[in-house]
Amino acid sequence: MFSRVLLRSLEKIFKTTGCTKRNYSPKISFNKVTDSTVKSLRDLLGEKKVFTEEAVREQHSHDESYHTSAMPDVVVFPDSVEYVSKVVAFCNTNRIPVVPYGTGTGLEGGVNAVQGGVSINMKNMDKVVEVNGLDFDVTVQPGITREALNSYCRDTGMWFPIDPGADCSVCGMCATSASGTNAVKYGTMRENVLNLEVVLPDGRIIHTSGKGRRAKKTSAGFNMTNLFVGSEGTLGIITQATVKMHGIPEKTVVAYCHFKKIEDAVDTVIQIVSSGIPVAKCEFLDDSAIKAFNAYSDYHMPVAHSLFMEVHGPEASVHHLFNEITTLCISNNGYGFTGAEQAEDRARLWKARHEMLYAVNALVPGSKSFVTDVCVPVTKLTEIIVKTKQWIDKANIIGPIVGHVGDGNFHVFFPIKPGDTTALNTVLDISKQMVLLSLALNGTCTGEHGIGLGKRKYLLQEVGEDGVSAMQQVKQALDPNGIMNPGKIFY
Ligand SMILES: Cc1cc2c(cc1C)N(C[C@H](O)[C@H](O)[C@H](O)COP(=O)(O)OP(=O)(O)OC[C@H]1O[C@@H](n3cnc4c(N)ncnc43)[C@H](O)[C@@H]1O)c1[nH]c(=O)[nH]c(=O)c1N2
Ligand SMILES: CC(C)CC(=O)C(=O)O
Ligand SMILES: [Mn+2]
Repeated sequence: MFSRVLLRSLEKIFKTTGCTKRNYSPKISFNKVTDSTVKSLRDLLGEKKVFTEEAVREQHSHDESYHTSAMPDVVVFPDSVEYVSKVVAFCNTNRIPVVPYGTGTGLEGGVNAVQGGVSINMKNMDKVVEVNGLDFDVTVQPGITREALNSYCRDTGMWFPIDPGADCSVCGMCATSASGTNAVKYGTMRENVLNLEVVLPDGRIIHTSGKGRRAKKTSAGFNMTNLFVGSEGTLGIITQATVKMHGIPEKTVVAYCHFKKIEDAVDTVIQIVSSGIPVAKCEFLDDSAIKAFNAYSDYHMPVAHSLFMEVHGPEASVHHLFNEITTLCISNNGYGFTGAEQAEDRARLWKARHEMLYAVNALVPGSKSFVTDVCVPVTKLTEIIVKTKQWIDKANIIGPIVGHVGDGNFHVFFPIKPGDTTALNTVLDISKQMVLLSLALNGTCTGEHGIGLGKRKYLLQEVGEDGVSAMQQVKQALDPNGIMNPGKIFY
């Protein structure tokens, strides 16, 4: 039920934005990008930073997801926050959509320019601004990739552990609240960002924790940093991030193990996590995923449900943790327990894991995978994974299951050939059932890929009408003209 006050404020928003209670989307009409717009952008940025060529616009029309491409009218490559600010302020005055672009590896259509407009590619802003080794933090420009950051910092003994498989931009990761295989120990972007520089839709430049601040904790006002983490380019452009770094572990060991029954594999994870064993990575691959993994990366593992795990720490504690994990796997009927300490063996295994998208696509030549991304409290994992496997089997469709199960997060990869609407409809139906079950188990419709285009229909169910309307009020307050990445998160 709406409170009277909230209802009044909602009515006010609906009136000023043209939304209805059921459709929160402001009915905004944008201005077209004309030759004169392009000339103004060239006057602001210089000739060589503004592109209207079809090939460039096409490259910025999509990410790695299944969503339909949508080209921006123009793509710009600023090299300073001042330029970003000028472009955004210009677009705001002229009611032109702005779509931030990191490296385009997102999985929910975040960079697709569904209303056209200006795509702002951050790749020319890719410097490390400041390294504070003793404090374990760094400040970077938006376009630096996570691998480039880690190469830069290797000699300092620090690393940035958040590792979505792709080599994406650090501020793209902020924008989607990315995570990946190390989140079970190190957290997601939400726990690892200390400060952000953001260009607001009217061109103002703010620092979410205050300029230059990098304290590990603060109680100073609203958590503006985490308002922008996960905002998917809808509230402003992140032009700098100060992130936490971590010490490179003294010792790292990986282990994998196989199971005949899914329940045994997932129950093992629940026991590992609930007994407080600090695993750094805890990944599940079902039998179908292992088949793709073996074929693509030249492994010869038994085609069985498997856990890939990694532990970090001082030598003695790593061996102790390794023994505890072995015992739990074996007590749950795990077999073929194998450990590896050599850096190249570990790197090969995780590279192959990160390439699962391409491994699954290779199972069906010419296909592109539709991927799902739900996350539940870890104790609910067995129920949802077992059910998901049943739905996939019943539909008689290829759908390898892979997950960051230590966090309760997992994906299904459905390779679909272009134009196969029957398969797409089946997959959409399974994806919907997964989301509904995840929500029923107190989980979320997206653990790490974001709402983008594909999950908009589920946001209302996840956070409720009041929750969405509060988000919409924040959006309205910061971006009253709705120029920032229109059509994303909200309808
Ligand atoms: C093979 C593979 C494997 C994975 C993944 C992808 C691929 C291809 N991902 C997804 C992806 O890597 C992740 O979403 C990244 O955070 C996207 O970063 P990009 O720089 O590519 O952002 P991209 O350019 O795709 O943009 C993503 C969104 O952020 C916005 N944005 C980008 N830069 C911005 C900025 N500076 N300011 C404001 N908004 C900005 C965009 O507008 C868009 O809405 C993933 N993810 C994950 O969490 N866990 C995983 O395990 C994986 N695994
Ligand atoms: C679902 C995938 C395409 C990407 C991902 O998140 C993963 O491999 O963990
Ligand atoms: Mn993932």
